[in-house]
Amino acid sequence: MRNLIKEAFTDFFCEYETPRQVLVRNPRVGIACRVLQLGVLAYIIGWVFMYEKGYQVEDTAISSVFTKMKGIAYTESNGTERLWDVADYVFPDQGVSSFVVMTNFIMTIGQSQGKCPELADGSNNCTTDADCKKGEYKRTGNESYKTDATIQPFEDEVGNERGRMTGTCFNETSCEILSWCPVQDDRVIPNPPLLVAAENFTLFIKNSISFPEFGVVRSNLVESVDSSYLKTCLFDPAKQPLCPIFKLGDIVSLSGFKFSEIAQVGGSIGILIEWECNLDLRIEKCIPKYRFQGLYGNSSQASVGYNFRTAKYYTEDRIQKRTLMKVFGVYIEIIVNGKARKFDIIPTLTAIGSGVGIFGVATVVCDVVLLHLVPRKDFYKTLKFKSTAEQEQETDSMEMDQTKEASH
Ligand SMILES: Nc1ncnc2c1ncn2[C@@H]1O[C@H](COP(=O)(O)OP(=O)(O)OP(=O)(O)O)[C@@H](O)[C@H]1O
Repeated sequence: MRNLIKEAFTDFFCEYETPRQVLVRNPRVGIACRVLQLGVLAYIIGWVFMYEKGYQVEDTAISSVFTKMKGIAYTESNGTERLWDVADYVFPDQGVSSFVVMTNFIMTIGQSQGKCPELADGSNNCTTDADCKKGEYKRTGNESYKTDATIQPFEDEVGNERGRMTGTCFNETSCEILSWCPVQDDRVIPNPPLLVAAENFTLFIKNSISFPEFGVVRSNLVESVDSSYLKTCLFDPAKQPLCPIFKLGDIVSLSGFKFSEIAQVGGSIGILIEWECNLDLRIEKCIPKYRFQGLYGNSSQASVGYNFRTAKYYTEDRIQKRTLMKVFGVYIEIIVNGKARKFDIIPTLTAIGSGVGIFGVATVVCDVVLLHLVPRKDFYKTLKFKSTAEQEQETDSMEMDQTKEASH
């Protein structure tokens, strides 16, 4: 028993097994094998390490965006001159990452609560009072819907309805409604757009990103963007790609729209700020790239452009009044996409390990060619494999030879 343990112990520590290699001198198999190995090597170095950066770990950015518009527009309508500044044409005005720059509008001044006829636009026709059912409202003027008695008609606006019918047909033309009067007439959208000067408005974007895993914080006001540069620069994809001040006209044209068209009916544009940072390089090389994308606005769509209504309220002679605006504008959405990569030993070792594993594929393929496809496959098989049956026969014959020698 002791001897057995000693023997096993000695075998374990003093012996080493290694697979026997067969050196095959066959040009066809040799070339096929080297080409395969080179292919695998190219995949590991080119794809896994260089393209996919398999030696780095990745982190996604957390970001914040602030915006500020600047620019002045002048309008003259019905003999009234007016100057528009940023507080008038940006909605909302807090400098957030999605906002609207008004480029055109339909203004209805001095509305107050009262009774007045619906817009005689052909969809609200009536000939008798019976056509105007009291307490109902029209969605588009063609179909009538019952209102819930508990809901105030003005708070429950859907579609084009402007008020609650009083039951009177006004001058045999359109139903009388209880509404904000006079009702807004939005049948004609001003063309050319009223704020055509918006093309020269400028947008300042301040974007901060953070990669928490690497403890890195960056801003789009990179090292080369100082306060004097900010006062004069204007974004240009070729000449000034890092300037964070953009002309609205450039944003529209870079996103593939025509300013005169989008300004009249409105539209939507995405500004993409892309950060692709390799933190193994100098931090100054971690810079943003700006891209512009039209989000919709195809004129073949059923609903063209972008608009919304907003009102400013005031009191005149103790009567609450409002100025209603139907605003057409460029809806800007700023989207940030940030990724950073940095060297890490664990993905490096994993990539090397999997590379070595894939290297074995070349040997498997070459073995298949050598043992099954080449003309002398049987010869190579006898070289590569030593069968047990043969061994037993050989051992038997050796033993017989030894017995013969001993008897002589
Ligand atoms: N939309 C914009 N178009 C052009 N320049 C801008 C715009 N917004 C900001 N700037 C300029 O960028 C710089 C930094 O703006 P920031 O808002 O931080 O400072 P500010 O002094 O509060 O700006 P402001 O000039 O609005 O008072 C300033 O020189 C400012 O004039």
